[in-house]
This record gives sequence, C-alpha cells and structure tokens, in this order.
Amino acid sequence: MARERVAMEVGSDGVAIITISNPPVNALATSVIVGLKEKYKEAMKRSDVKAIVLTGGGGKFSGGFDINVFMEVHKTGNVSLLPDESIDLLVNTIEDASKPSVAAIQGLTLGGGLELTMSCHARISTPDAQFGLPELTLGVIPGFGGTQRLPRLVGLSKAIEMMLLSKSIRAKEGKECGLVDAIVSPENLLMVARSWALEIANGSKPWISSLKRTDKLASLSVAHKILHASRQQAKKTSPNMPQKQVCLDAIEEGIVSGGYAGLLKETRLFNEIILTSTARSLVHAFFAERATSKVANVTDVGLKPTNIRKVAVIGGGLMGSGIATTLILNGVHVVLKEIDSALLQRGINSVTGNLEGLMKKGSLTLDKKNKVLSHLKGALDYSDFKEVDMVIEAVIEKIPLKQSIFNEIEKICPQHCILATNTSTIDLNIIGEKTKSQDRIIGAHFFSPAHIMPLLEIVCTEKTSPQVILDLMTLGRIIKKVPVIVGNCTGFAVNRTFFPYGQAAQFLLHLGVDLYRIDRVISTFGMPMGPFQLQDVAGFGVALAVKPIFSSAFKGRTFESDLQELMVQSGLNGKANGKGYYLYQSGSKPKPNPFIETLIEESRRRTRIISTEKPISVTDQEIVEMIFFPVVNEACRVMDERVVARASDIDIASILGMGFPKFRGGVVFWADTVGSSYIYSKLKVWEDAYGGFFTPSPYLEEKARKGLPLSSETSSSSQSLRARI
Ligand SMILES: C[C@H](O)CC(=O)SCCNC(=O)CCNC(=O)[C@H](O)C(C)(C)COP(=O)(O)OP(=O)(O)OC[C@H]1O[C@@H](n2cnc3c(N)ncnc32)[C@H](O)[C@@H]1OP(=O)(O)O
Repeated sequence: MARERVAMEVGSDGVAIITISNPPVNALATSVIVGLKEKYKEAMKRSDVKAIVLTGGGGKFSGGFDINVFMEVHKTGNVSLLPDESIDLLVNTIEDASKPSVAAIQGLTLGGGLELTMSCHARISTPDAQFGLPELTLGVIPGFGGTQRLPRLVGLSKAIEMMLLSKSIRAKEGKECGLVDAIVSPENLLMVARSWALEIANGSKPWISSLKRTDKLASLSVAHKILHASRQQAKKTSPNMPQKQVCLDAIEEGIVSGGYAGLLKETRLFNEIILTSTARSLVHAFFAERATSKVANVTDVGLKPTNIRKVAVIGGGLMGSGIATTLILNGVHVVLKEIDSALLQRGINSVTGNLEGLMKKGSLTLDKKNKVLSHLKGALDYSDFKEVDMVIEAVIEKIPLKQSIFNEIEKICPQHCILATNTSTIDLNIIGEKTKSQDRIIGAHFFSPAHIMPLLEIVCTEKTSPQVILDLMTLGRIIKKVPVIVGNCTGFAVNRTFFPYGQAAQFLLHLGVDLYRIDRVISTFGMPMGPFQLQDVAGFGVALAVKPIFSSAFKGRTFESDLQELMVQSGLNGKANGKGYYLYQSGSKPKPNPFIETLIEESRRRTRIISTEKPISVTDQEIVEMIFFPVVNEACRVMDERVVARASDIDIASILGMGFPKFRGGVVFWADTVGSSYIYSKLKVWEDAYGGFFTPSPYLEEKARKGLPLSSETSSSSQSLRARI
C-alpha cells in the first residue's frame, strides 16, 4: 500500500523523483509517510542518486496531513496515533540528509504538505500553486514544523498572518515573500526542479536548511512586540479559538530558544491541542460539510448533472435580488421578474448595490462588476421564461400567490425546467398542489443575505426527481454554496430546528429576564448576535407571516406573544427603520431602545405565563440552556422524522445558516457534549413549570433513557432520507 502511494523514479541525471500519489488531495496518510521514509532511505543508499525532487501526483502537491487520523484520535483519545514525524521525517530524513531535496509544486500545497516542502532545500512552483497552513481552522496548530520554518522563510509578520488567519497565498506572492524560489510553467516544472537539485548538490546553488535560517527573523525585541500585538488581536477577535494563542506560543519558543527547541514545543502543544473540544468540534464540522455531498439514491446512482445556464428569479426583493446577485457573480445568466417597472428597478438597484458592497470590500473589481451585471436581464412578463433551465420563486410567504405562480410557470417554462421556490417555511406539496409537475418542484432555500451566506437548503418532496436534486446540488456548488438536502415539512430542517430559538428568547423575556442580558449571554456563547438583535436585523415581516404557519404545524409547542405586533403598530420595524429592540444609527453601535420596555410590559400582561409579577431568576448558563435545549429538542424531531439523512447535516446547516458557533461543532454535536440525559431532565423540569413548549420529544426521551448520544443511529432511523420522502 505504502509503495503504491509513494513512487520513486531515478533518472540518468542522478535525480530521484519521489511522487506522492494519494487521490483526491494527496493527503499525508500514515502509509504515505511510511512510503516517503522508505523511498528516502533507498535514495540515500543508492550511489546513482545525487539529489531528490519531491512532488505530488494529479496536479497537486498535497492537501496536508490525513485529517481522518484526527478523527481517530478524537474517538479513542489516543494521541500516539499521530505520527511523531516532525523531527524524524522532516529534519532527519529530508532537511539534514546528505543529498539535497527540491520540492516541485503545483496546485494545492496545504498544511503538512506545505511543511514538507519547507523542509526541502528549495521550492519550485507553477503559477497556479496555492500555499497555506490552514491547521487553525481545524482547531490545531501546524505540527510538521510550520510554526518554525514559515517565519524563517517569509518573516514573522507574514507567517503569523498566514497561520492565524489561515490565509493561503498564490505562487506569485510566495515568490515575493521568499517561500518560493522560482515559478515555472507546468511543462518545465520537473525539468527546472531536477537541475536546481543537481546544482545544489554540486555547490552552484546554496544548500539552505530553513530551520537554521535567522536572516528573516526580526530582532528579539521587535519579535516580542509583534507577538504581543498578535496575541492581543487574537484575544479580542477570537476569544473562542485557543489554538491562536497556542500557535503563537510555539512560534515564540522557536524565536527565543531556536528552531529545534521550537519543533519540540510545537509537537508537545500539538498533542495537547488536538484533544480540546475546539479541535473535536472543528474536525467534526470539516467532515460534516463534506458528508453533505453524498446523498443516497441521488449521487450514487450514476446520474450526470445537467448544465444550468439560465435561471429566472421571480421577485426582486431582499431574497430575490440576493439570489440573482449570487447567480450572476458565478456566471449564470438571470432573468429577474417583477410585477411593475418601479419594483423591477428597485430589484436591479439592489443587485447593483450588492455588487458595489463587494467592490467596497475589495472582492470585486469594476470591470468584473460590469461584466457580471451584463448577465442580468429584467422582465415584467414571462416571455423570457421559455428558455430558462430553472425558475426560483422568491416572493412573499403567501400560499395562494405562490400557488398561482407555480401554476403559471408550469405552463410557460420548458419541460426540463426546474421549478424551485425559495420559501423558508411553506410545505412544498401545498405550493405545488395545483401543478402536474411535482417531480420538478424543489425548494432552494437561501439564507439572507443570499449572496453572502454559504448555505443552500435544498428541499425535496417524495416526488422530486433525483435528477432535479442533483442539478440543484450542482448549481449550488457552482455558486459556491454548501447544499444540504432535506425533506419537506413546515420550516424544513433549518427554520424548523431554529423556530424555538427566537421563541425561547421571547419566553425568557416574558418570564422577566432582561432582553439585553439575553443577547449578551447568547453572543458570548458564540452566536454572531443575540436573538433579539437578530429579529431586528431580519425585520418582523417574515416572522409575522410565518407565525401562524408554525403555530398550526406545531400545535402545543409554540410560544405566542403579541410583542412583535405591538412593536410594528408602534412604528418599530427593526433595523430597517432604525428602531426595534435597539436603536440603530449609521456609524455607531446599536443602543438599547428605552421605548421598548412599555411594550414588553404590555405583552407580558397579555401573555401571563407567570402568575406572579416577579421576574424569574436565572443564571447565564440557564439562559443558554433554556434557549438552546428547545432547539435541540426540535432537532431531535427533525432527525426522528428523517427530514435530514444524518445528524451532521443539522450541524453544518446550523453553522452555515444560523451562525451556530463552529467551534461548538453544530447543534447536535454540541448537545452530545452536554449529554442527552441532562438535556432531557432540564426540559422535564421546565415542562412541569411552563408547559408544552419544553416537552421533550420521544426521540430525546429514548436517547436519554438509553444513555445514548443524540447523533447515534437508531434502528428506525437507519433508512436514507430519500427512502422516506
Ligand atoms: C501536521 C499538519 O500540520 C497537520 C495538517 O496538515 S492538518 C490538514 C491541513 N489541511 C487542511 O486543512 C486542508 C483540508 N482540506 C481542504 O481544505 C479541502 O478539502 C481542499 C482545499 C484540500 C480540497 O477542496 P475540494 O477540492 O473542494 O475537495 P473536498 O470535497 O473538500 O475534498 C475532497 C476529499 O478529500 C478529503 N480531504 C481533503 N483534505 C484532506 C486531508 N487533509 N486529509 C484527509 N482527507 C482530506 C475530503 O474529506 C474529501 O473526501 P470525500 O470525497 O471522501 O468527502
């Protein structure tokens, strides 16, 4: 096995080409590491080998160390599964070898892959190569000497930026900062690398060991200043990412005590940080995201995706214009339809505004903006719909309106056209009730702002055809979203799981807890903002429109209050008009709105969930639990009803769609760290005190009774999502 993954070919010029070949990303699996050591041993022994070129097969160098091993370490707690190679392979075998190594690099060169190349004596790259140390996104730190060699090659500030922000760079920048020695075309890569290696061997090019270099390192006092500033910055911006401070500790050791001491410290710290809850959560999230691309009976039955070139978007409001923006940005032609020219112009202005926002951030040039806008066409009727491959309806959440639109587009669009709706809540069978094209109807639920949020919740009914699902998944990837496939029910997976989030916050507020305290506690937990600020930002229009839909679908477990109606009646529409739970003024942070207190009092009086006037007393932990345990409880129902194929789909959807903290691994993963029995027992207590909103679901009850994690499969839940729907 090892032999297959690492090959060696010795040329008549005396250069041994050692190639890593472990598709799809040449991950450094244990067998690859064993193979590398074997080949190096052989190359050192052979008298016909003067120098080595290390490269990767399939157009890439390597995506880094095999992350599956991290998963094994998390399952077993056994850090000895991690190969202790920082010294043995990278220093003893490669860097300190008696024959020089040159890395010939193209494509991805990440993590352990980049670290391998840095232990070589020179790096030759193609222009497309991408270099990065993204280990911190997995909750760990570079473990093959990256914390020591990168600062020595590119300087301390640049190295810190690349590691702490997990920022990768292209070959050109790599050459400018000293990481890359030469950039050559793919055709010349091996030829240049071989002659470079021979020139090092014969002394006409310098034999450089990165670990021993000091010329790029700042003086000790300047280095301390840079490290201190980086620590402060990380503390401020990433309080929940301990790996940043740990990475700086490893770098600092190397600067103070030398590269070799730095390597030893890096290994020790790596073996500690890999076991933290942050690393466990982030590694889980990595695999959860990748798992979404595998859908039983869709991606495993040999279907080929259809090319979707032109999409009609109906409705140019917030969602429709966001969807149109994301489509044209990624090369898809869009017909944006509105009902009159004023609304159409407003929609087009919104798209333009979205693009200008991206320009301000520096992620879009003026040229690109103009090119992108040329993909957009406005329409006031359906004449252009005859040649579209997909329609995405994005009008307000009114069932009769959606039904009549689907009725019309079914007649006008071509037979192959996918009929998608961006509804966030309404059952697709109801929307498509009046059509005969049930197999072409699908949910394309984007999250606002649609051109920025990475999740695409794809909703399928029992009749949606696998081809249609595959085509929307493919389009989702083209427009750089993570598509998660879910079944059809009110609210689908994400909004259904999260409807108790806003409602539980309201519940606590009506029990007398201060809303600004709730927001602070939930932000500290890791949500991007508290539930009340989120309501302000989202506006109350959608919330009020979907309220009766949730109430009728989930009878007995919703919390009703009049507060949002009272706010709208008093002219508090949320962030849109600058007045909601908070007051908004451009250029300053949101401030508490003193006027809200009277409305809260009125709403509490009408709701009367406690008999006394006295507010309840809760700890911060109880606030988190009273808000998130009902969310977990609903996630249990979503899993039980097979709305998702696997628990990890809820995890990734909660992270990408709702901003659930990634460092907690997603809603279900986090719940399993808390424990099903504990969550069940707390919900029981609140059920007794406050009623049905907190009643534990049968799924949660069963897991708690058996002491099982919520993510564990049960016999009734072992079938696939598609088999159910
Ligand atoms: C000791 C060292 O310092 C520690 C390390 O090196 S830790 C690893 C550092 N490297 C990384 O973090 C890179 C992680 N990988 C990625 O970011 C992306 O996969 C990528 C940019 C390499 C490729 O992206 P993309 O082309 O979209 O393909 P993607 O779907 O993500 O991955 C393809 C497959 O490769 C797997 N894969 C990617 N990187 C992997 C890795 N480092 N180890 C194991 N498997 C990996 C994925 O799980 C996926 O498997 P699947 O097909 O079975 O689902």
